[in-house]
Amino acid sequence: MSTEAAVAADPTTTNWAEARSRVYEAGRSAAPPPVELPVAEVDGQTLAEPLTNLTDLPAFPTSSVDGWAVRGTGPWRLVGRVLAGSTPPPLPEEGTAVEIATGAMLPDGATGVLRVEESTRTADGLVAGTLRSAPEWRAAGEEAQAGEELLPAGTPVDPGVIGLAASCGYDTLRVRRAPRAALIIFGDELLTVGRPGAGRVRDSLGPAVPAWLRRYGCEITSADVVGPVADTLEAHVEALRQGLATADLVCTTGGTMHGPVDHLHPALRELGAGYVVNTVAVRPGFPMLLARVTGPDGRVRFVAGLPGNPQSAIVAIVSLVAPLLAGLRGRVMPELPRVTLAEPVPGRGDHTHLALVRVDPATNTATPVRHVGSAMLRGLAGAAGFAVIAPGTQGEPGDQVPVVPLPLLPGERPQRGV
Ligand SMILES: Nc1nc2c(c(=O)[nH]1)N[C@H]1C(S)=C(S)[C@@H](COP(=O)(O)OP(=O)(O)OC[C@H]3O[C@@H](n4cnc5c(N)ncnc54)[C@H](O)[C@@H]3O)O[C@H]1N2
Ligand code: MOO
Repeated sequence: MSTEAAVAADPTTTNWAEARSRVYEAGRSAAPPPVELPVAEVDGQTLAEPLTNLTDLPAFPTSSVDGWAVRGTGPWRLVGRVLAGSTPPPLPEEGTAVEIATGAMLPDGATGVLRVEESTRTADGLVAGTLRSAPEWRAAGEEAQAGEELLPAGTPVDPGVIGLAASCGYDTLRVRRAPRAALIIFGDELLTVGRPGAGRVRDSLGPAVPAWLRRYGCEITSADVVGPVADTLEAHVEALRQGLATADLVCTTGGTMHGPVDHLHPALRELGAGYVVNTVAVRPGFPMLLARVTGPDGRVRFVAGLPGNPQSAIVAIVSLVAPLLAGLRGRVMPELPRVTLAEPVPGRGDHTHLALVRVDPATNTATPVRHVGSAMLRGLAGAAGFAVIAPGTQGEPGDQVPVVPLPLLPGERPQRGV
């Protein structure tokens, strides 16, 4: 890796809101180029360009019922049948009709469609009945006109978007692909199996962080998770170098402080990394950082240093990693919904306090949860997100405050009333 900028010796702590927007901009300016993928393979990616309608939709006038396409007034003489999937000949003259299926193209000259169940046949085989006043066919371009922009660039692709793109006739879409992530666990004291005890704690971040990263749209497999890495500078540098070789984002856990075996900062210096943010005025999670490394190919990669205390690591994910990924994926900065506090939440002086809360969806009220020490995960496992208590303030019942939601899926964490 080439040296981009010297790692500052004296970290300058960044305000939490400023840190979010700075990492988002860093991600946006380093967003990898779009790729073109088959339309069935883009779920979860992001549109790199607007979804523009390729033809009128529907592309031709289409019967919306099974029945008879008729010309003029009845009764009508049958001259054929039109099934979906073909181009019919025109209806030749007044008083003629063709049998037509739902979805079939309306023949030129048709002035109406009569539902089969609202028709009768006369003794001499003519079709009779009364047309409804509302048309029983869909006009070409009724849903969208050719060239119309249906969705803007930056739209997250979900199954609804995939279906719409396919119906427009797209075979492939240009998307911003999911960033590739890697995770490096620092800390010799960590156990990766079995029960904690005798001075050793279980590594809770190795299993949990990749799952959170996937929720934010990263690609990360078990092979991308490395550690615990030995507490030496050489081992740290080597692990980071390997991660950066393939990943757009390498997350590390632990070692963000300056203790005797905290090697993250010296390792970043050795790799020629430049800080985007180095410590954030937020509690918990203060020592979090984001650094940028430019590879020999000119491509920018990021290192997110998540503090070792497990809840603090998740605070760093929601504070730095989530906005960075939104930028890298060409999406808008995630907006923070607002909730009403049901109980007081203390401030943390000149730091932003991210306070774990559960949220009652019926009333949109947030209640702080218990067991929220930075080394604990019990509170987090029952919370919907973090209420944001601004520096120099404290939360009072009734206050409206922003909340940083955890990326939970529908049905997860059913929120009990407060
Ligand atoms: N002198 C000071 N010491 C500390 C300060 C400070 O301001 N001055 N800040 C504290 C804060 S805040 C945090 S957060 C931690 C951050 O420390 P590190 O990022 O250097 O993390 P470690 O020291 O490696 O570990 C801290 C703690 O977390 C446990 N840990 C680490 N990794 C994992 C994991 N994967 N799974 C579960 N638990 C993990 C580790 O055993 C330690 O108990 O520094 C404070 N110190
Ligand atoms: O902020 Mo530390 O992250 O208090 O545990």
